[in-house]
Amino acid sequence: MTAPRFDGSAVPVRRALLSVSDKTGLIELARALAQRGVELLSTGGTANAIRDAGLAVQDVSDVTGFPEMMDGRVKTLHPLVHGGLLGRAGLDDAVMAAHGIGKIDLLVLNLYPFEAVTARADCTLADAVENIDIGGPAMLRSAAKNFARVAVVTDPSQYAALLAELSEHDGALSAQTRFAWSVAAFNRVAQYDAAISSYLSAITDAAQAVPQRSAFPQQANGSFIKVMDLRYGENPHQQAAFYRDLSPAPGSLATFTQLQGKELSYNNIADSDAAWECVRQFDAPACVIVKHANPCGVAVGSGCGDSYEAAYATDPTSAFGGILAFNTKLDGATCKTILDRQFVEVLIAPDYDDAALAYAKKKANVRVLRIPLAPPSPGFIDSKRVNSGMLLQTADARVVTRDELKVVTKLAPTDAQFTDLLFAWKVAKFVKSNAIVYAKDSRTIGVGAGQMSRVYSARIAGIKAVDAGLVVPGSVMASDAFFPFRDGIDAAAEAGIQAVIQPGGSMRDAEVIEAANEHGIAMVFTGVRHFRH
Ligand SMILES: NC(=O)c1ncn([C@@H]2O[C@H](COP(=O)(O)O)[C@@H](O)[C@H]2O)c1NC=O
Repeated sequence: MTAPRFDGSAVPVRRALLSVSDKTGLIELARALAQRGVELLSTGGTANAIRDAGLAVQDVSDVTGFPEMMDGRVKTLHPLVHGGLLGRAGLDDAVMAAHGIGKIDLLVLNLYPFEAVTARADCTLADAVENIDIGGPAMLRSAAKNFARVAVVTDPSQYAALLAELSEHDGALSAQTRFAWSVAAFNRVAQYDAAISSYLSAITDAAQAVPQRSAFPQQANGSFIKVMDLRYGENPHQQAAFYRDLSPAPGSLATFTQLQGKELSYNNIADSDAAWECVRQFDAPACVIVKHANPCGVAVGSGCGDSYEAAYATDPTSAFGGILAFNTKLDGATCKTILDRQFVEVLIAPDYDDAALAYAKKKANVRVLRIPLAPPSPGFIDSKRVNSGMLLQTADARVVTRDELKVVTKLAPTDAQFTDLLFAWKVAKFVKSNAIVYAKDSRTIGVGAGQMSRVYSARIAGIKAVDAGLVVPGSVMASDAFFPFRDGIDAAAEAGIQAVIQPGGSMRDAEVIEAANEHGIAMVFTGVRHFRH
């Protein structure tokens, strides 16, 4: 970042106001400032902590002549504080002198922990309200507005940089740093206000001590942090950037570390998310290969090597240039097999052994991401933009268990078929609708994705399996939604499918069940649909 176009010179720090809820690193900072000869000014609890450490500090209440009152609701809301932060160098010197306002050059402040307090399940409305910081944001705004003279830090993670910069500039802070921290302070205030607005506007019953809240507040506020600019969007004529949530969920794609490779593209990130979310739903070692947001091969095995082989064999043509995701550490032998065999856009795994990383270096362009595994977080809200609008929904976290399956045909699936049906069902959830998945021995045999008619998806799954040289007879089939007609079952029977899993619920279920019985196919209903658009 280049320096802003004002005077642009470094400003010496002679007087600092410290007012922090999170007292991490406070004493070390206060001591270092004091050693530089900076005069310290502070609010109640912060001043006590500094004084207890044997350092000299002046209370804000001594400066303002007002005690802190109303349980801290009013501490710093005073012209002698805000004037000290807002007064402009040169322009306001006379008025400051006339009113006895001393300049404050540095504000160190972090806010009442509203977000942490309201994240607790037992947080009462009263607790939430008392944790709405008023004086803190006001001071942050005053200091941040006056970045031409004043510096502001909002988080203990900035203290090291603050002290380093003071050392570097002989006790002063550069214009560039003051501007960057001013932006950070306004961003923090925006995040904080968004959190308050979202919390309060989600309340559906404020009469209860712990208020009832909807997942969908009257106003949806979100703060997203830019991770990177992208070379382009879905197509080269579109501009794009990738943002992450303020606090990304553990185990989510947004927590990735890129270990090597070319810059990630827009499509890489979208496809990586699909591959990673699909693979991390399996407990056993699994591999998912994604192309254009759809899995083109998925398998569960005894390790990453055999799961990759089986996933790849589903559709080697589509696997070319795919995104490969594993839910186990990737070993050197598997990494070598993959990279010697096929062009890969992105490799994703929770970890890599040294041999895998060493081998990947030979293909320097391949993007290698590490994402620490964590169980999917409950309550995740999925969003999708439409022109000038946004759709929100709770994430499709539904997992169907064997006990829930209802056998609707004369023939019941065998144990092995049940295992394959549940595997295919898990995969179908990540295939764009209309989704048809053929599977056998915990690996996909054919995937039909994104067709406007279900029977065509079924046909495509069969065609692909045959093209890949796989044997469909004896496989099972998953359909993400019910069959509106018997033709989907007829197509499956023609391909040799022996068991089917689908939600059920069609007007013509009886006709569809009759078709399965005619063909000697076992069929189970989940009662759950997994559309993915
Ligand atoms: N009301 C005020 O005038 C006021 N001024 C500063 N605060 C906050 O008080 C906290 C520090 O309090 P203490 O130093 O007493 O631990 C900081 O988080 C700061 O943002 C205030 N508290 C709440 O609004």
